Amino acid sequence: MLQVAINGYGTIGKRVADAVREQPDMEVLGVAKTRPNFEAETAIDKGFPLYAAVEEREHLFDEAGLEIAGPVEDLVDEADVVVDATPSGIGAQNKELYEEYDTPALYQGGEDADLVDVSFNARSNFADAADADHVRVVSCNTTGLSRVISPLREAYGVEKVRATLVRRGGDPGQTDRGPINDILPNPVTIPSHHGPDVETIFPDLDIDTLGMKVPATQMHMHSLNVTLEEEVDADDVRELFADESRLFLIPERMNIDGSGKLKEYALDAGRPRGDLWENCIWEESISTVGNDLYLFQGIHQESDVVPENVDAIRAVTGSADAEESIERTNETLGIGL
Ligand SMILES: NC(=O)C1=CN([C@@H]2O[C@H](COP(=O)(O)OP(=O)(O)OC[C@H]3O[C@@H](n4cnc5c(N)ncnc54)[C@H](OP(=O)(O)O)[C@@H]3O)[C@@H](O)[C@H]2O)C=CC1
Ligand SMILES: O=C(OP(=O)(O)O)[C@H](O)COP(=O)(O)O
Repeated sequence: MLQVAINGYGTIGKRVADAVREQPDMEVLGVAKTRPNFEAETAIDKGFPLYAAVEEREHLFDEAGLEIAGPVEDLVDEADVVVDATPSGIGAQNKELYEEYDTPALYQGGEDADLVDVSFNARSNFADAADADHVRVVSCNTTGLSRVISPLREAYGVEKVRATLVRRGGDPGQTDRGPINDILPNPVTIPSHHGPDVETIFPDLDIDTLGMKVPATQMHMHSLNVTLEEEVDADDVRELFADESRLFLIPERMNIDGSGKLKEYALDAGRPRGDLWENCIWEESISTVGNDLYLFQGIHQESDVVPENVDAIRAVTGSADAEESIERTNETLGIGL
């Protein structure tokens, strides 16, 4: 049974903890936080041992009546793998800790690619993470782009990718985020970080990305144009994508016209927290003109990297190959709408 530590129990960390708990070959050894709040209380209610991420603040937990299992160092020492889900930049500061205890570590997309040995997407380069000590599960948007690019490259070859990313301003709980009433080119310079980030998965890919931020919290939206190496019928692309477990083709009959209804559908379907682990591609948007493929996809920023973290745990520990791991993760979480 793989003992998994989760350092950083926020939007991503708490979802990864729940997903790890569902796995037959993994156990949540504990989760670490810097301060008591509703998430700390929920962690304890769920039975996750809670560790203090910052020694000087341990007394805050005592004062709030929350039992602490020990310092984060103990957690890291005892774990087979640590999933670092702290805010961008903190993962880099924590690297030394993981090296000190010789515990393999997974980082999230907010960290720089050069922090790690391998940037990871389960569908694209699972095997590259075998035995790596430091692996980065790429960001939600990069995950979403990689999942689409992989099958297209294998089936037809890809000459060029152009993607425009309309990004949610903040997550639902991020009351300090904006914009409130605006549309921002973000970054205003081109490319956005997503293109170079996708190239950490596919080093030889030609890709340009443009980013914007809008006053929404539910999901990101990608407008994608892929120039393929051959002329392809849109129906063939639909069939290709239908075989991909982490691509959900939204059928026209469902009358889902945007991310609001998508989230509503996920809640109706009984998904935990209304999470959408799959890329949500509007089936009708899949169109081809000559060698050019076009589509729209919704990416649920809070959850699409969660199954990728679970797979990355198996990849670094060598406990399953890509196919086995993806299948087990999908089955235990209920992926495949
Ligand atoms: N949210 C998203 O849409 C996505 C985020 N990511 C990436 O995932 C990573 C985490 O992001 P996200 O979950 O959104 O961030 P959150 O801010 O929601 O969660 C991070 C948590 O880490 C805790 N924390 C802060 N400092 C430390 C520390 N030194 N040690 C341990 N815990 C600490 C904070 O809680 P507290 O201080 O209360 O302990 C905070 O709740 C980032 O790299 C981000 O870029 C990737 C894909 C999507
Ligand atoms: O990794 C994400 O987006 P990104 O791929 O646009 O950086 C997450 O949605 C986090 O974005 P944030 O940096 O706006 O919190």
